[in-house]
Amino acid sequence: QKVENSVTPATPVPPLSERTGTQGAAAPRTYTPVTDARLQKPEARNWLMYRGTYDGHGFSPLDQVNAGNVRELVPVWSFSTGVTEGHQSPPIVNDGVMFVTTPQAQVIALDAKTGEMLWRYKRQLPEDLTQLHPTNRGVALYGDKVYVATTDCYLVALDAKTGKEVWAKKVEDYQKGHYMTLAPLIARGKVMVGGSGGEYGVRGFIAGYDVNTGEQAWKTFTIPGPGEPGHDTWKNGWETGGGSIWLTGQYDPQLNLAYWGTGNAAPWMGDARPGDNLHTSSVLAINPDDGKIRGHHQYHWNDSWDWDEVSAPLLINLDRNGRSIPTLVHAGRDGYLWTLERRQDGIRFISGVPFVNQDVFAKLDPETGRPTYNEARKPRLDNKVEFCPSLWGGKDWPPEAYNPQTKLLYIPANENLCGALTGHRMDYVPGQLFLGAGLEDIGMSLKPGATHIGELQAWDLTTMKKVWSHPFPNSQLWGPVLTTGGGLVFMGGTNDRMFRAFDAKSGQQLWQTKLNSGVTAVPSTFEVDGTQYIAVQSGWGVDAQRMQDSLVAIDPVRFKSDVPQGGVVWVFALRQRAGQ
Ligand SMILES: O=C(O)c1cc(C(=O)O)c2c(n1)C(=O)C(=O)c1cc(C(=O)O)[nH]c1-2
Repeated sequence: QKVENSVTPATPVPPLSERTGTQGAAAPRTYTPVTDARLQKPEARNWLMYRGTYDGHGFSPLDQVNAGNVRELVPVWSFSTGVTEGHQSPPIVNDGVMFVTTPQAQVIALDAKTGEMLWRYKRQLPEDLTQLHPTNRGVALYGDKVYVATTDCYLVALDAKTGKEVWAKKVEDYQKGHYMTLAPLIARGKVMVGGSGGEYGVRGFIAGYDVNTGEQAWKTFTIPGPGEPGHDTWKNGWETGGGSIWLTGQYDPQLNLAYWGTGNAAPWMGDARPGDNLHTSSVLAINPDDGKIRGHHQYHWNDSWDWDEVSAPLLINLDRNGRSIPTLVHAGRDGYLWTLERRQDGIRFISGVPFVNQDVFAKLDPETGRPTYNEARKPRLDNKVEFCPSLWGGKDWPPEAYNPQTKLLYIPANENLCGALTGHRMDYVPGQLFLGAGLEDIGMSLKPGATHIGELQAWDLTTMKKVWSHPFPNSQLWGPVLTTGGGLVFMGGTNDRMFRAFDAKSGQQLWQTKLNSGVTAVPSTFEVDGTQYIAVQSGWGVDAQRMQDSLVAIDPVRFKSDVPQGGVVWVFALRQRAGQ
């Protein structure tokens, strides 16, 4: 049979303005409203927020897929987002309806069981918008609305059933270098967001909005202004001092406190802005009712390494000397695993131990946890200084997970990658990069004899010992972690496009599958009609790709990889349930 080569006539591409807005059938269907009670009492069948639950564990008790049968996991459906760049949002699922976001803050609603698209919201972004991290980390749900924080710095509420915009509120001015990448956090009738832009010299903030009307209820700067406690830790530069917020906070309903991690100080060189520089590279306890700061802990003072500490700490109750202590646990970009006590009256230091090679902290004050620096490792103006770990840290933003059954914390770490910085004095120009160094002033090197870079680590938080680890000899690791009641740990993040499952107790790799692109998105799990699904987006890009480029420059043979971009939602189930 003769097959004619055929060419489909090109359809004219409509101008951008005609392509934005909400598309899709918006099939009328039931939608279960999200209430405070539902957010506070974890529902195993659903994944209602960024890390699943307010404590940030990244844990689901679902156990249909378990260490005994995970080899039977197969794809059930997949959905191409049609978008490139780094996809990072978890599939957030409410009673069979899934919401994902893509770079440029598109929101896509899908039938979680079949993969049918319900609607897609595309925001028309300004043409002069330049973004260093054009990604988005997901939605928040409340009532019958879906909330997304956009790269042009709006907080948008959509109708969960139709995807129609209900309101859009300007949070900040993108032309001054503000942008948003995080998934909002909702508690006590407030939808809370923070802003990115540390590299542009913004003054970081968290803002709370009325969940119904979108009116701003409060705005709290991470850097205290004149007269506020902590302002005297700045001699100059507080208005442009960074401390941005770009990852979702965690919430403790008992204490009514939300815990947010803050970014590094700007510009990069500490000696350009003498003082501790509160509250950069810190954790803040914020009351969602009024936005007031009720406690803080600064992990490291006067940052000079670009070590944001934006990952919000996990809320874990730990047994210490026969007593259960409410703690905050944070695997820092500074390469230390921090444990703090969360209390009504503030945050108290408990312990800090390195989880990767770290040559900057000479010691920690046993009472306060304040590090003393090895001065030879602290970058300063007009000098090239080398230090470990690199500016991407022992762990960048991909979240760690805690399994209350194994009592282990799983950290997606990068070991053995060191960095160098040469800083320069720089004038602040609104909307322009304010790094205090040029891209040519950033160095990367491997520790001599490095056997691996990426390492999935499991830590026993009672003994503060690493109990197992899975090294990746030829790849960095940018894999957010999911752990389950089935005794499993799921993670992607490597430069071979794999998505993997490990035995949560032993660390043995039990399953892997190669996807269309690399995985840097947060995995989630949920149940519909008696079947447990594991879901994750692929879509390589942003800093995972930049780190890849740096590694290839160091050793093109060892770190060779060709990971194409392109976002796809992947949903897996056990083979025997996949056809149902
Ligand atoms: O200073 C900031 O405001 C800011 C924002 C972001 C972001 O919003 O994604 C990143 C960083 N810094 C950053 O330092 C960093 O390493 C980083 C990696 C990524 C990414 O998406 O892979 N974003 C960001």
